[in-house]
Amino acid sequence: MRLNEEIGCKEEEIEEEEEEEGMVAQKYSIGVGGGGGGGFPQPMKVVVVGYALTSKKTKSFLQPKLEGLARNKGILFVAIDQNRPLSDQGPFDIVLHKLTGKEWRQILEDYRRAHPEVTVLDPPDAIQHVHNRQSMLQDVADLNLCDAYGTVGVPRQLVIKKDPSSIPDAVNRAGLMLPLVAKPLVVDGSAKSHELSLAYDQYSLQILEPPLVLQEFVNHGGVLFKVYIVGEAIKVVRRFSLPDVSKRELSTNTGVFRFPRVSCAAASADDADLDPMVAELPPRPLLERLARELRRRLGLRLFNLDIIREHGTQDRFYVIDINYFPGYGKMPGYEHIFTDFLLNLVQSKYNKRSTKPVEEPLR
Ligand SMILES: O=P(O)(O)O[C@@H]1[C@@H](OP(=O)(O)O)[C@H](OP(=O)(O)O)[C@H](O)[C@H](OP(=O)(O)O)[C@H]1OP(=O)(O)O
Ligand SMILES: Nc1ncnc2c1ncn2[C@@H]1O[C@H](COP(=O)(O)OP(=O)(O)O)[C@@H](O)[C@H]1O
Ligand SMILES: [Mg+2]
Ligand SMILES: [Mg+2]
Repeated sequence: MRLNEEIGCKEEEIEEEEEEEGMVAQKYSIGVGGGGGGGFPQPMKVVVVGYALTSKKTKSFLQPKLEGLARNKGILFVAIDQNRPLSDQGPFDIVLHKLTGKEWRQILEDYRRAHPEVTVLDPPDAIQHVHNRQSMLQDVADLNLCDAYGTVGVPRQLVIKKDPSSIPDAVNRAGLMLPLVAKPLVVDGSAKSHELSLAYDQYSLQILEPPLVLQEFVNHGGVLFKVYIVGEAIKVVRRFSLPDVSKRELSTNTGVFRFPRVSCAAASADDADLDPMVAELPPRPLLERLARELRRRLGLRLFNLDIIREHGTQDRFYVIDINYFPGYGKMPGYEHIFTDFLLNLVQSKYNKRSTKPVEEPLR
């Protein structure tokens, strides 16, 4: 007993010293190193994750607690230098990225083709699909999810490509109910692409600049659910959202109210004293099914969903937004979830490779 305690203590000391010298990665890495082993731990390969992120994203995502845990698990994050050819850097096991622009997409596509052994998270064309507020929700609409746990849909919406003077007519023809939320069609990471407007009448929408999505506003008790997805893992948090619009307000108000970056300013509602009907999280089995389907249909592994519950119902949900590689730094326990995810990725790729039948040479 005493001996164990002493050994335990020594090991901790050694670990601390090694961590300072940045050597721990060598020791704990996952089984991709090959060799017989015979039950003994072997020195194995470090998982190298190249990242190409904005400085804002690097700061919010690559926090010391993530880097430290990653190092202990044998994961090394390496910044990608955008001024040098990608193929000259690394070698990487995984490439994590969130940068915009056609040129960057092309670089990534070329790299994926030249390096099929590297997992690029996620494929550029799959990301493009959720950069448009019309196509991002199409898969949710197609899924038409309805089971014993509830229904998941999207609010009715209309796309206005040009001519703002056509809006009142288009809204009437589509039979959209007021109030309407107007959102820029394309999400490109800019502050402008998150500038939303709430319109109480369709005529005032003529002052807005297309291309736009006009979406029916759904009362949801002022709370939304952020559903973070990291591979197979799902984590849900509550956020404050836009308040309900009453019938009275709708009949007395006119015009357009602009909201610069609503969602960014929204505080966590996890510790708030909320009406239980509003606060209750969407049923886990429903979210699991939704996440599984969307992972497959969207071809993404890193994204989140903004989901609202129609106020007054228990089980009618709407997805209003999908974001690629969102602010995981705000997701509780993200460092454990993310590092496990990265290790699993490499391990399953390795397993696949090692179980692949050896091809017989042609005679
Ligand atoms: O910066 P954060 O932590 O607010 O993350 C933003 C996300 O916030 P969330 O995690 O959903 O609360 C945010 O989600 P919302 O669209 O605000 O719901 C976006 O994903 C945003 O990326 P982009 O500006 O659309 O490229 C994300 O911005 P980037 O960090 O990717 O620049
Ligand atoms: N259809 C809607 N009904 C009710 N509230 C909405 C609707 N669409 C957006 N909102 C509110 O506006 C916020 C921002 O909209 P969202 O589509 O998530 O855009 P962003 O990409 O800028 O986060 C949401 O977090 C929610 O508070
Ligand atoms: Mg949002
Ligand atoms: Mg968004």
